[in-house]
Amino acid sequence: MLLLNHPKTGESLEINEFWLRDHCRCGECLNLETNQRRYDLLDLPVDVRALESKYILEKFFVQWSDGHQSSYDLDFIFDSQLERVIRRRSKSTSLTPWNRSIVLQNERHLRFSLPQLVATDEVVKSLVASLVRYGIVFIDDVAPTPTMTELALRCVFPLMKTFFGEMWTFSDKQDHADTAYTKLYLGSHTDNTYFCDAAGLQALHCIEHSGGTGGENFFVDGLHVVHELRRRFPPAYEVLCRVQVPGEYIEEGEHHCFTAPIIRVDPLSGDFVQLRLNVYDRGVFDTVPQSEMADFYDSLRQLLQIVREEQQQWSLKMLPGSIVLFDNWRVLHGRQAYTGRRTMSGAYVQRTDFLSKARVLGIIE
Ligand SMILES: C[N+](C)(C)CCCC[C@H](N)C(=O)O
Ligand SMILES: O=C(O)CCC(=O)C(=O)O
Repeated sequence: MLLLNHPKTGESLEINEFWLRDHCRCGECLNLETNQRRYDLLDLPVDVRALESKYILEKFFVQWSDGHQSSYDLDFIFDSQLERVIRRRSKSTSLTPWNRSIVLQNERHLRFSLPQLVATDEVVKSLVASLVRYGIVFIDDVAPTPTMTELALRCVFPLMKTFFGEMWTFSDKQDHADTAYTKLYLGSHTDNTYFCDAAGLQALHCIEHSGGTGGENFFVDGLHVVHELRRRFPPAYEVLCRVQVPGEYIEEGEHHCFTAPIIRVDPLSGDFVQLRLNVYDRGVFDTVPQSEMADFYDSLRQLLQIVREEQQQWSLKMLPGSIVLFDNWRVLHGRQAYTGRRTMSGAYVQRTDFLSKARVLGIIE
């Protein structure tokens, strides 16, 4: 281990010498164009040691036992340590958990129009920032067609292709073996619990609803609900962060399964990462012994009861011309049963593409 003392802050740090050698930022070790390391880890001697080291202002210079010379920004070294990473991660993405009254107070921050979106990158950045903070935004003034829906979405994100399609349009026509392709009620849920990687975002645009009633959508902030569960029922929170729940989707030519906890938290910070909640698309629940079933179902019921609380639900009738775009890892969505002819168009966005865009725009780390 190598003891570092930051000349400016006075902070000290014990560093593993192999880690430090492996994080040399020079052009010989790191392809500065691709940000990839140029060497195989096995090329570095396991017993590499710092023979000499010195500070010059904010730089730290090392002469290594394998003959290599490195110079480091001291802030790079200190900022790359676990406790600082955790501290930054908890602070950096300032999220606003919401219930109905909170989201209605902030609705002005959630609405964007397609002409604005097309006109300036600043509006795109604001939309992505609101999507990170609140988990839901609207793009208004979009002609109610799949083509214009796609154009609007592609102004911000690439689309995720699944067996439903890249852009999809659905009604009560049974194009897929799923309740979404009916007129029936759908309780609050997140999509794709049966995919290894659930869509990061989901967009829905009601391009037509005629000759009938119902079909209102409702949205619930899973981040707020999970915080409430942890506050009100800590044992249930622990169970739902631990117990693996199988998701499953079966139709002709498709059979998707994925098993994971309903609540996923960051292993370092414990912060909320994802809510995988879909009581419909569940496979056979076979991941705990029968002796633990009662605890699990009690915990799941406690979560669902909070989800179903009136004050959590933001209910609105999606009208032609307005796209809702929400975080499918956080915000639950549902639909009232309906009559008449109702056609929805929309798309998914991969989680990694959502986060990459937010990172490139400097909204998250
Ligand atoms: C959105 N779209 C209509 C294409 C598909 C709906 C898939 C619904 C599925 N039960 C799930 O929750 O993932
Ligand atoms: O029809 C709707 O408005 C939503 C359908 C739905 O929940 C889904 O496709 O996951």
